[in-house]
Amino acid sequence: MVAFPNAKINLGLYITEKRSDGYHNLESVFVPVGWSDVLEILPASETSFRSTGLPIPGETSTNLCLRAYEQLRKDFDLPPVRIHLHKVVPIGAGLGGGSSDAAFTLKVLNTLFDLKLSTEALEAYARPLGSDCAFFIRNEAKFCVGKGDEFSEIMLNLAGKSILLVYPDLHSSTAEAYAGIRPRPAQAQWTQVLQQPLHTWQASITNDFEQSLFPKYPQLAQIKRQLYEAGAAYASMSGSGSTVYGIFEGEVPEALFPQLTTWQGKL
Ligand SMILES: C[C@@](CO)(OP(=O)(O)O)[C@H](O)COP(=O)(O)OP(=O)(O)OC[C@H]1O[C@@H](n2ccc(N)nc2=O)[C@H](O)[C@@H]1O
Ligand SMILES: Nc1ncnc2c1ncn2[C@@H]1O[C@H](COP(=O)(O)OP(=O)(O)O)[C@@H](O)[C@H]1O
Repeated sequence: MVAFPNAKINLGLYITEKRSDGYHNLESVFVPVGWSDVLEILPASETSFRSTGLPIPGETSTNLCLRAYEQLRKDFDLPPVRIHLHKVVPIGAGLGGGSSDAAFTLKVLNTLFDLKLSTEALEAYARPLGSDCAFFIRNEAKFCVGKGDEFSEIMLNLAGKSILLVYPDLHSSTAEAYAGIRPRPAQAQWTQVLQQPLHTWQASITNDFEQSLFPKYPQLAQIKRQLYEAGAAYASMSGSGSTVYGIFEGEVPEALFPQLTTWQGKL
C-alpha cells in the first residue's frame, strides 16, 4: 500500500509556557500542505526499512516509520513489513515531515491489517512519537494548543490561494529553538484575525521562533522580505524553521529563489 505523507505549516506560533515535563505549551494554527514524501508498506517475510531521496540523519532503527510500527506492535500481533520511504520533504525544516511519516505509517498499518483503530486511538498512538505527530492523523487545518497535540476547530478559508515554501538549506534544531524562547501569553485574537483579509494578518499574528532565529540567520528575514516584495499577502517562517513561506492571493510569481529548494501549490 502506498501513501503520501505531506508537510504542514504553522500560521502564527506562540510559545506560551514552559511545562513541568520540559516541553512547552503553544498556540498555533496548523495547516496541511501538499509537499509530500512517498511511503510504501508491504507485508514481507521479515521487517525492513529503506529510504531513498533525501538522506535521513540517524540510525535506521530510530526512523519514525519503524518507531510507529513498533508502537502498534506493542498491542497487535503484526506480521513483518517491508517499508520503503522516498524522502522529499526537507528534514528538520519546520514542516513536520518526520512526524507525518510516522502518522501515515500508523494509518497505513491500520488499513493494511484491518486493525479497526478509530481516529482518536490512532492519535493516542501518534502522540508519544512526536508533538506534531497526532495532527497528521486527521490532517486538517486546526487550532492547536498544549504540546501541539490538542486540537480544536477553526474557521479558515484559504481555499484557492497559492503558497510558496522556501527552504534555505539551513538546519535548525527544534529543541534548541525552544530553548532560545522566553514564553509569553499569546498575542493573537485568533477567531477575529483569521476572518480578516490575508494581507492584514502580518500585523496580527507572528511566529515567536522568528525573534530568536532571524537575528542569528539574517537570510531568513531576507527571504520573508523578498516574499512580501514579490506580492505575498502573508509571509512567515514555519514551526521552528528554517522554511519560510508566502501565501499569495493569485498565482505565485515565476522564478523566485532559483538557488534554493522550493515547493509551490494550492492551499
Ligand atoms: C515547533 C513545532 C511547531 O509545530 O514544529 P517543527 O518546527 O518541529 O515542525 C513543533 O512544536 C515541534 O514538534 P516536534 O518536532 O514533533 O517535537 P518533538 O519531537 O516532540 O520534540 C523535540 C524537542 O522540542 C522541544 N519541544 C517540542 C514540542 C513542544 N511543544 N515543546 C518543546 O519544548 C523539546 O525539547 C523536545 O525534546
Ligand atoms: N522519516 C523521517 N523523516 C524525517 N526525519 C526523521 C524521520 N525519522 C526520524 N527522523 C528524525 O527527525 C528529525 C527531523 O524531523 P522533521 O519532522 O523532519 O523536522 P521538523 O520537526 O523540524 O519538521 C531529524 O532529527 C531526523 O533524524
